Amino acid sequence: MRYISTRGNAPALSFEEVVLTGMASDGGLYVPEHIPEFSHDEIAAMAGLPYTEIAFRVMKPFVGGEIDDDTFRRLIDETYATFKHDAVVPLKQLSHNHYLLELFHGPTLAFKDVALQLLGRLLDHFLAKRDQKGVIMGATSGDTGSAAIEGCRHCDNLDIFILHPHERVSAVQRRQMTTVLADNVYNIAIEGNFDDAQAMVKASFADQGFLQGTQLIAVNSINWARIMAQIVYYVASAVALGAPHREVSFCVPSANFGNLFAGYMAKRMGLPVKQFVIATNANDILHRTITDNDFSKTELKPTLAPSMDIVVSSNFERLLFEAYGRNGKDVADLMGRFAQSPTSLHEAPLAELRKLFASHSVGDDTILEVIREAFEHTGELLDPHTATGYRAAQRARADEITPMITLATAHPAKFEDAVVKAGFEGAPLPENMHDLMAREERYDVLPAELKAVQAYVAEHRH
Ligand SMILES: Cc1ncc(COP(=O)(O)O)c(C=O)c1O
Ligand SMILES: N[C@@H](CCOP(=O)(O)O)C(=O)O
Repeated sequence: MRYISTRGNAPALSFEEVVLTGMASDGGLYVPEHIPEFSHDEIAAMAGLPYTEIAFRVMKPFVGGEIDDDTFRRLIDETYATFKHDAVVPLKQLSHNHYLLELFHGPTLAFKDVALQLLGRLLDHFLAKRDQKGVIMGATSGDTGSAAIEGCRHCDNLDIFILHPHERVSAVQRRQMTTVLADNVYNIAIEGNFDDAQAMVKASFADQGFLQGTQLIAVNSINWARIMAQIVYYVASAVALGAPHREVSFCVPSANFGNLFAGYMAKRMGLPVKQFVIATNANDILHRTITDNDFSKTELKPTLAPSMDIVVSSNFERLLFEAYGRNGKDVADLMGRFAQSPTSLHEAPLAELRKLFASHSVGDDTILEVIREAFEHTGELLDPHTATGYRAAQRARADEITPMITLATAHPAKFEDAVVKAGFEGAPLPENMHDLMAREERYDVLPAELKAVQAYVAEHRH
């Protein structure tokens, strides 16, 4: 399998190369040159299989023989052995034809673990094989950071630098990152927002001189391996509800769009998905684009669902590449106009997207209302991100006949602020984190200036 850039002007890469990088040199994101497809029978044969076996079958075409089957199976088994639930991503029925896919049973309690615990092992595998060192730079609005640190902290060949927006992540999220005192882990609190942090990470891929030849690696969903691993739970949950013999729909709390783009890939690979509902918080660029064709940046607003406080949604570019018929030049033009916002999509690709995607934006007051309402009706205490999904599924689903699967993207214990504001006492952290709030923290605060961040990375890496 080869990987090409969404902007059509960068060298094609192998799987190994794409895992060990981030942005393409033309500013685009890597996608597979061909999307593998499963037959009806191949999907049917996945029903009832353990999650790890589905993971192997779904991801193997993307790896394209670059890791031998036994090794790849071992990496998958080790990854999902870190999850606390035997089903890895259990599916719960909430009401008639509405299901919750719990993606937060991994070590850091958010859906990011599904891909990042595997990515850490893939990086370790490839870097050890090459006897090479790498530097990770990642931006986080709260969840990617801890999952990446957990996935990579044991890798001898990696230094990991995570940028989070200062005082804009929850206390639990911050401490999950800053209390890891390993020698190769660095947390940087940026005096800015997530978009500032993400922009600096992306800019560092374009200009890697500050690393003097050491490989720079992404752990954000700009890294293709993140998307690849997330495709699996769409397939696993859909077959559990009867696919390919019946269609399912998904509602996905969205921001950087890596989660939902993985679902879109599952559909392109043959999964019968009737509809995707995009749920956003008040940072609603994805909703505005789908409903009003307003693909324009606005000021980033802090919300009760802080992990979704993102305006520049990286992976939407991957969807645009598909909607624009894989025409890299059109995507490069569009993203150039987006950088100068305001802009809009061409009518034909937008019409294509609207056949499959609906959207709904959920403000803070509604998030609190939903947390209370969902608990009353279903007994489930939702985290504020999942709450956006719950409401969007109710408001924007195409019909009541097709099973709707709302993705539960984080555990409520990570967001005590919202849970308490909604009228609950809070949600207990798991036993292994009982002393999290008392552990020693280590992080540095830096201005949102690229040169300052790059100098910090250059100085601290081993
Ligand atoms: C808890 C949670 N929910 C939803 C999202 C949105 O996911 P995505 O960025 O893949 O759209 C994120 C992170 O972005 C998150 O951490
Ligand atoms: N919500 C994320 C933001 C980064 O998104 P990613 O999926 O591109 O890593 C977070 O919690 O950090």
